[in-house]
Amino acid sequence: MFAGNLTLTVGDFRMASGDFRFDSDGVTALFGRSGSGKSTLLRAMAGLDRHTRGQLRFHDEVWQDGRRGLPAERRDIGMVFQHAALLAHRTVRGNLDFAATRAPTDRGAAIDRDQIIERTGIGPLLDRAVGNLSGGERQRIAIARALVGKPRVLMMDEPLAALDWRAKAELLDLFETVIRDFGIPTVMITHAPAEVERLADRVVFMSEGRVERVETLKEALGRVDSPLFTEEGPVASLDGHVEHVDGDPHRLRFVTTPQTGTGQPVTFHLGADGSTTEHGPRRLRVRADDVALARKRLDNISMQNQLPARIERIDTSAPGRRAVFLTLDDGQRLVSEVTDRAVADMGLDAGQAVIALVKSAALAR
Ligand SMILES: Nc1ncnc2c1ncn2[C@@H]1O[C@H](COP(=O)(O)OP(=O)(O)OP(=O)(O)O)[C@@H](O)[C@H]1O
Repeated sequence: MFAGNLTLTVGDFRMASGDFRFDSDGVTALFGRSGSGKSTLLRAMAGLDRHTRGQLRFHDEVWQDGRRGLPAERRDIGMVFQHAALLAHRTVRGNLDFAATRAPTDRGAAIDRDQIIERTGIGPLLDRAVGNLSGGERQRIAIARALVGKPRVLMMDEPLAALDWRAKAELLDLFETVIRDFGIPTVMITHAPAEVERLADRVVFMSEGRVERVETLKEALGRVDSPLFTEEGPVASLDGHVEHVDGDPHRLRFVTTPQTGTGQPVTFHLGADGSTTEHGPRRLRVRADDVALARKRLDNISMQNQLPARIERIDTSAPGRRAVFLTLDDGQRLVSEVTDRAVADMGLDAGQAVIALVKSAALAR
């Protein structure tokens, strides 16, 4: 649990968070426009700026009380920034060694170093000099280095922002598994809704230097005016796991994890063209644009996924457009965006049973 109320002035900018409180387990995304104060809040929480004032507690520990801040090194935070500042005169291994010497001996996550190297995929890089590594490789090392330091919390400031799309997709997959498997509470700044939807358990929305609201991901994806929807429109995120169909490496299916006591898993057929090829727990994001609706099952159409659903509610998402929030059998939510006209022509209404039609390729994005 993080709870506090912090202020920090840098240049002309004043961050005054107001009271905030959020669970620290899993992944917390700090989300907001450029200049809304996300980095300033993170620096204040990490104890990286001595001008920080106010209150901050991490569980029962006081990290900030007025002018007095617990020194950053006693907070046991693993920091990852947009550009990894690696020690240039050392190899990758040397960078990890250095981080290990600074790890607290009595606290923090006891993660096996070999396991960190294996999970971050940096084994082949260990003897390389850090000078000529790619951006993606550098970020893998930055994560590994942060973990070797036995952090109690990981704090990441736009760790994917500087990468090309392929490295971004790979690292997003890596974060998803590494953060979950090692179970380290993570606070991550991003302004990419897709990263929030794939990784976050909750979202701290920042605006004009203050914490505007804190929502679970489910709440943040459940309102049509969500700031997460400004770029691509409404999106749903579904928890489940990926399997190959009968061992066929080119055909995948995603089986959801029921979120309610009575729910039944829901199976999606995945296109084989996406980045998602590994088995295991996954979160998929499904854009409302990629979900069509029918009142009953259809034959002879190319869309592979026809999922029984119930209409939870229908909201206006944009002029002439409606977001239809759906509940699947597993209790999780999907959202479809359709025109006003479609709602009227099909007679759609809350409580109705419908079939959600989802393109297979759509699931891999
Ligand atoms: N050291 C500094 N000196 C002067 N102004 C600063 C300093 N650091 C940040 N600022 C200003 O404070 C404001 C908030 O910056 P901050 O980096 O916290 O925002 P952000 O939400 O993280 O933005 P972005 O997404 O662009 O990184 C910005 O207007 C920025 O220019």
